[in-house]
Amino acid sequence: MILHIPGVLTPEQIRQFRERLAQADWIDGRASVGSQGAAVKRNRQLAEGSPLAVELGGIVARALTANPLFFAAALPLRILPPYFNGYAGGETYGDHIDGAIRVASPGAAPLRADVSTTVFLSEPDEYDGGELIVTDAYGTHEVKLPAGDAILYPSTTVHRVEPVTRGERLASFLWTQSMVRDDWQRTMLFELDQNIQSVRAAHGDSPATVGLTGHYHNLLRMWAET
Ligand SMILES: O=C(O)CCC(=O)C(=O)O
Ligand SMILES: [Fe+2]
Repeated sequence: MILHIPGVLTPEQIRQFRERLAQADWIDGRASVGSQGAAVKRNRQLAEGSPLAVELGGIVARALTANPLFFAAALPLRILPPYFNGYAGGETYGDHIDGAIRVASPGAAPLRADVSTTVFLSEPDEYDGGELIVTDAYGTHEVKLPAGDAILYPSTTVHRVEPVTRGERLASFLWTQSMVRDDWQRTMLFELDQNIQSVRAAHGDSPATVGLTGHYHNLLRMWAET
């Protein structure tokens, strides 16, 4: 499932992030990838574990965890510390797939990346190019969202960021280990959840609503790892 999540960060949070990121020290984005990614990655990132990345990353992770749409779609077990990246002057990240296993810090337990998320920190009219292109079973999707909005996509997909030819594209991106590792099962649970909410809004907690809610939880019981 590829899902647009509006308003993860408020305009005020975006303003503060932008002020802080304008003064940040950036490093070569190739610091956080393997050799296949490094061959196609040309961008800048905040260093992993730097005080600014930890501070702003905590705000992003808390905002996403509290977002009902993100929670229902990602079913997060653990969220890895968010990263921050910037692309300008033709910078790009070519076709790649995100590594399956990631370690948040030396010695920490390895986590599986099931769900990838980009939170846009620049407005679309501030830069040309920079579309996130995600290819899944249904085709190729081009994503460029307002600042504060997020896109969630399965970590199993091949994706890229087109060269930024004017202005600068700033974003936060992160990986989540889901309680449900399979994208199709997550998608089914998400659609069931959203439909139950519609039925509930229209008919209240009728016996049918209660029965469907039970069915959702029983599927989750069958598929979730905690
Ligand atoms: O900048 C983005 O939107 C995504 C970056 C990305 O795909 C990655 O760092 O693996
Ligand atoms: Fe990626």
